[in-house]
Amino acid sequence: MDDVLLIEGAGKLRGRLPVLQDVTLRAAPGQRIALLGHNGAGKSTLMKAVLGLIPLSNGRITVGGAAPGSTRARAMTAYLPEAVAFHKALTGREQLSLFARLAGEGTAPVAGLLDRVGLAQAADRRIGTWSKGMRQRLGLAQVLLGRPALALLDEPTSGLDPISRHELYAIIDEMAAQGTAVLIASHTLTEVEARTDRIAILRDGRLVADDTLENLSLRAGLPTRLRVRAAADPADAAERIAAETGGTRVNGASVDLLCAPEAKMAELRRLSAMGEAVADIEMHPPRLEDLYRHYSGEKAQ
Ligand SMILES: Nc1ncnc2c1ncn2[C@@H]1O[C@H](COP(=O)(O)OP(=O)(O)OP(=O)(O)O)[C@@H](O)[C@H]1O
Repeated sequence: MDDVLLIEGAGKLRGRLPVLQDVTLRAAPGQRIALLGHNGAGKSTLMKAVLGLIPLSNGRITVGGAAPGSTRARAMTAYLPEAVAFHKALTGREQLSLFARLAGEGTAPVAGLLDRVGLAQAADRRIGTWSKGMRQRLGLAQVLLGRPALALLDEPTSGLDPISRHELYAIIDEMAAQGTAVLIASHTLTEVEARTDRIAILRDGRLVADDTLENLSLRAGLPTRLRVRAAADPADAAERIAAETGGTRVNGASVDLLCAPEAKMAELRRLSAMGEAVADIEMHPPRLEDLYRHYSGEKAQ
């Protein structure tokens, strides 16, 4: 299928400082892509370039084949900024109705959208009285207006409680299922780990990773941690396991082992050959946080 978003060799200079360098990234309909990177890595700059708010110094971006900022591209793109600002004096319903009319949608979908983002009860109160999370939800309702082909979400869950975060990702999943390509800039790795199809990592303006979590994991070759719980009997079981495997004793009765992906099965066979001295084995594959550190070059805390 044709890509909704095509970024090719994008570069941006701020004065003499390159804040984006040779960034190439594609998004197909229905794909959810996490855009990760340290503060100042260039995530917002890239989003602004896709919106046509800032020009690139090099390279090219198209949205559905159209230039960023063009009427066609704007009609296809929705944006949720990190800090959403609305008219405080308007009610939620009035504000969303205004956006709907501006988008040429008419106000028919407004009530349904307010309900969808959990704002039906608050809809007729002034936005000035709303919490940050409620304003964030209204921002999401605005994104849903007009079923965009591309949605750019900048830190969409900042300020949301855990239940609201979960609901927000459920809405993102629905959007993607209906064919919207979604680019999510985030610092919350545990969330995007489970809820996106691809992970793109920017480091100092360069794209240092862009793949599925599985492929990034394979390529990084980071170790899986095996936590081996020793049986209570014999009393020296943990000691024997540690001696046999070269692992580290933890919590008295357990042993931690780090093994490379290619050594994992051999290690499991060796442990099972130790018979009843081994009571249980937990496997902890590398998480996005480990991969993020690997690719972004950041040190462990
Ligand atoms: N208006 C501006 N004028 C000059 N430099 C800017 C401007 N906006 C951003 N920059 C610089 O561009 C670089 C990238 O910033 P950007 O906001 O894109 O990073 P980010 O990855 O979104 O960071 P964060 O996670 O903190 O939001 C930074 O070095 C920043 O200082």
